[in-house]
Amino acid sequence: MNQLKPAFGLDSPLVSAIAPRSIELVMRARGDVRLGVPVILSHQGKCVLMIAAETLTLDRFNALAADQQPVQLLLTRHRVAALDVNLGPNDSLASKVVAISVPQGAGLDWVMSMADPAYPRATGHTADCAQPSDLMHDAAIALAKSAQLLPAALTVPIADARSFAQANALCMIDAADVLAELSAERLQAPVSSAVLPMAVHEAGRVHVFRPNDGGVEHYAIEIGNPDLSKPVLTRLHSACFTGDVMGSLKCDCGAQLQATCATMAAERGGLLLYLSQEGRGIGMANKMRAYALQDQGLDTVEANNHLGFNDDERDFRNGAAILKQLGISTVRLLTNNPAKMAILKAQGIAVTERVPLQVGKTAQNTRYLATKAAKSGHLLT
Ligand SMILES: Nc1nc2c(ncn2[C@@H]2O[C@H](COP(=O)(O)OP(=O)(O)OP(=O)(O)O)[C@@H](O)[C@H]2O)c(=O)[nH]1
Ligand SMILES: [Zn+2]
Repeated sequence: MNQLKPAFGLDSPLVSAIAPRSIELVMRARGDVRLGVPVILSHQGKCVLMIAAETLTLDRFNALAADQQPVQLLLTRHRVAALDVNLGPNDSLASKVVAISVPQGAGLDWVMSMADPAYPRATGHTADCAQPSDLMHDAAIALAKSAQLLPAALTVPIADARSFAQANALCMIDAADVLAELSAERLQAPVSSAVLPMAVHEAGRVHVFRPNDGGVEHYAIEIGNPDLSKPVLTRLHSACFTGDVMGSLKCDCGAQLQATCATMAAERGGLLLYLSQEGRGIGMANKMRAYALQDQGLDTVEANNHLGFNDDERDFRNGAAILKQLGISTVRLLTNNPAKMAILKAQGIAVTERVPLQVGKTAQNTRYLATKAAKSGHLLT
């Protein structure tokens, strides 16, 4: 007769293996932030409830504002500079994240006008810097960015945080863990691989890599038959839906992608890493926000900053990790961007040569290419 085994209990030795690890907890919190579900951040005994600004609903905003606790709006220094507001004596110019007291009587429209340049500026309220920024503020903004939302969030202090989290099924997470995990190098697990004959070359193979943050997969595409015993002609190409797929004339990405494939085919082989870092890492929605600002006269760097982002939010360590997974340690890199070479080298990949990729100039991207050269260090030859 079959003996029924007891169900898992808290004393089971398997529990520690089953419980989510630090990275998994952070990514679960990121999922909630993206959905607009509040998350509780803790640090050294203090706790705040945080919601990304762009996900705020009126009922959640009203609930926060009705509470007697001070509500703070977190913005990046870049966004504050774009708003051109004086935040008073508490503003420590050194902090990258700024905590602003939400003025009494200010509504959701005020919050959104501070967070998102697409909203008309709400007048009638003076914004003051609340206090020097702390780790929880940095973690809140890092989560919002990682969720590919605008880097702006509301926080409110919370007491009995653990009971509150349990009663409301909220994620509660240490701010230091958030910052450590979001800045750590991601593992890239090889998932699947298959032959892909292409127009440029009949010999080809796609390898799919999955980052250990539950994020979007990256692709490594062998074009032709690259000889791995020699420096491999390689490109780290960041996804550009508008350029790569739609043939946008606003950037050079589509032409660079095609030229890459053609050059690799002509040289009998190369490796194209197609990295899921749309919009220099800010995501498609934010890239279109940046394009809308460019329509108003800002350049590509100013537009990113105006939204609160850095010029470039990409992490090229993922490219180096994939190369290592494929056993590639020496490359000839197709790029005009010296930052890509520097990061590969820092990650232990030897770059024997930079192969320039000067293609795709159009009447519409003259300013974009000039800005990349002037402000982002891109080479013109
Ligand atoms: N935020 C933002 N992203 C843009 C804009 N135009 C293009 N992009 C993104 O910029 C990235 C360009 O990627 P790459 O061509 O690989 O990189 P690069 O830094 O130009 O370097 P090389 O092409 O190697 O010289 C892609 O992720 C595009 O989606 C823009 O105006 N704003
Ligand atoms: Zn592009």
